[in-house]
Amino acid sequence: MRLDIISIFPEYFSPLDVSLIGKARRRGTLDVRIHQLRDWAHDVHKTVDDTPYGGGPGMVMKPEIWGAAIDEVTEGGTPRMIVTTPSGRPFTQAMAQELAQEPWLLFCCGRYEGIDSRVMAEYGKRMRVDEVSIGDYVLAGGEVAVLVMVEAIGRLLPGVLGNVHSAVDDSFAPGAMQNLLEGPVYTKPPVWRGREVPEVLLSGHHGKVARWRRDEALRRTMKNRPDLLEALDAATLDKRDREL
Ligand SMILES: Nc1cc(-c2ccc3ccn(Cc4ccccc4)c3c2)n[nH]1
Repeated sequence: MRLDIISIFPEYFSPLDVSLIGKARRRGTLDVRIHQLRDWAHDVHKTVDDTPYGGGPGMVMKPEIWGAAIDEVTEGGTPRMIVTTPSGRPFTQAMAQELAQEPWLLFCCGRYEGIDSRVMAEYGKRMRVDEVSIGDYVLAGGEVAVLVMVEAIGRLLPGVLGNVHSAVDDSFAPGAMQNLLEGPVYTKPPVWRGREVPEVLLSGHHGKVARWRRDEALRRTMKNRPDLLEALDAATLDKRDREL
């Protein structure tokens, strides 16, 4: 997979040199290219923003600069374009799974009050353009949202996660635990500051362990995300019980 990221703060993406994503880049699984938007601004101040038409606070990112950058970065191809924004479609595990199938993604990181809307309209003519939100809170720009998306997508790519089961068993991945939150996890020592590991986990009885984990996931989901359970009806829960 090729990932292009355009931003006025390319240094935000140095975390993509470490851990799983960094290894995938060095292995060639991921081809990540970071671009400084100001390289396409040719005035002496490298201006990328201007005042909003219609008035209002803040500044808006100029369409010409974005147009020059996107034209050059996408020369000869048509990636899927993602623009992060507070007013976008919610980013979900399902969207991460879908995006992980794409051969080429272009992430555009806005700043200020956002990117002139004509940019998304212009490129929507020749490529798929998605405006995506990573949650109902307001960031100062798109970079952190892109980091979140790249990590969620990157870990789904073949060979990126050491233990392939890690992604398959995700809370939001299809299967018996879908739409349930992760339950508690434990490792050695068996007793830590007088606190023991739940006995069932030491039993070696895989069926009992699976059921215990499902029950704990249900308990945590009921406590922290009852909304996820509305999507699960009794029939589905019974069916999953039989799968355990
Ligand atoms: N989930 C999510 C995404 C963002 C986000 C993404 C890109 C940008 C570019 C500029 N801003 C600042 C901004 C503040 C208010 C209104 C509009 C834009 C951004 C915020 N915030 N929260």
